[in-house]
Amino acid sequence: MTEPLLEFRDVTIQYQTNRGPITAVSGASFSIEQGEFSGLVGESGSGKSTLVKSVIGGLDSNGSVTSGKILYKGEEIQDYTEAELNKHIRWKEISYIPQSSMNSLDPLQRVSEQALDIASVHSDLSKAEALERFRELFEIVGLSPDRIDDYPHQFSGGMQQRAITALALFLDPALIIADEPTTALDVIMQDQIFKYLDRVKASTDTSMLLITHDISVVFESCEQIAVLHGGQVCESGSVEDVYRNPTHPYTVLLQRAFPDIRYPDRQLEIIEGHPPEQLGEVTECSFVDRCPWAVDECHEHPPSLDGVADSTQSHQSACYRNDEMRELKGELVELAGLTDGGERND
Ligand SMILES: Nc1ncnc2c1ncn2[C@@H]1O[C@H](COP(=O)(O)OP(=O)(O)OP(=O)(O)O)[C@@H](O)[C@H]1O
Repeated sequence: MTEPLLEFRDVTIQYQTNRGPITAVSGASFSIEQGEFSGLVGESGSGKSTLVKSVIGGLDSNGSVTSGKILYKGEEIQDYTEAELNKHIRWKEISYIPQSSMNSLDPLQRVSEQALDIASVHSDLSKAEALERFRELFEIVGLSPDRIDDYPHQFSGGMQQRAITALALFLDPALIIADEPTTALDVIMQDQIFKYLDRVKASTDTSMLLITHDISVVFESCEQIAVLHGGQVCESGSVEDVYRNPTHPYTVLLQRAFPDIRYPDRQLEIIEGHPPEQLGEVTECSFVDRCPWAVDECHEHPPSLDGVADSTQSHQSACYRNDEMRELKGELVELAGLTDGGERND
């Protein structure tokens, strides 16, 4: 087996505050393979941004990786300095599209000038080569190559998002991390983004890590998924496995909180409560207070990620009741009038 492109191995990240340390990510493990699109899903406050910022050195100054390893192409990078990240990782290897990416273009510069700035600092491309490449990338993200000399304000929100993606692809990075790329956009624009992401996938061998609170976005556009709750990875695996057989209680409920093309009439579930803010060391399952199936054991120690029975090897879930989940889910399935396989009973 080839080594993963990016791997989080038992990573814990804390923020120091005057109330004590907040554990934003706790013992998180998952990996991203070369050429794959992966999705990291979780509600607000679950630690998604913290986890991805730890890769590119963007953590707030009171935050740090307190244990575990982050491996990029097999190399430990969790302790890289700013200078090392700039030299070895940013733009060339990993580019990051932040949550408020619409504001990340310089309003006073033509987008082509912004591309040339990146090229002059991080590559050996001549001006003509850089502009040619930028035109090609505009084409890939579905913008007219004639528009590379426009100013950001001449683009709509969705077009700016595409221009930023073209910049992120510019130096041919191995991985793009896109933080909530569709959140601020209407459904038509979201649909266009999925279409151009498909085109990026078909035209490049770049891997993508998509951060989102919307599990259906990941089911639609990724191959792998990791679900985060209260800083813990609850479930991970191929999208196919997790879509067909969600096994952690949070994933089961999260999937039912979003529309699903298979069950157009299904009533959407509401998951009561919020992910907890974890002050100090994490001593229990982060989902225990919201889980309909919690038992005493869930309070005693956070469960580890284990393989899901009758699934492929990569499918893992962190729940003490993994083995009973089929029967437990049956209660919900019956209520929704579905068979266990997901087809309708009637
Ligand atoms: N600088 C900070 N100092 C203290 N706590 C922080 C800091 N930044 C984030 N946190 C806390 O860490 C936890 C995880 O936050 P994070 O922003 O990573 O979650 P998220 O899933 O990305 O949420 P969102 O989708 O709202 O961005 C939360 O409890 C948050 O309050």
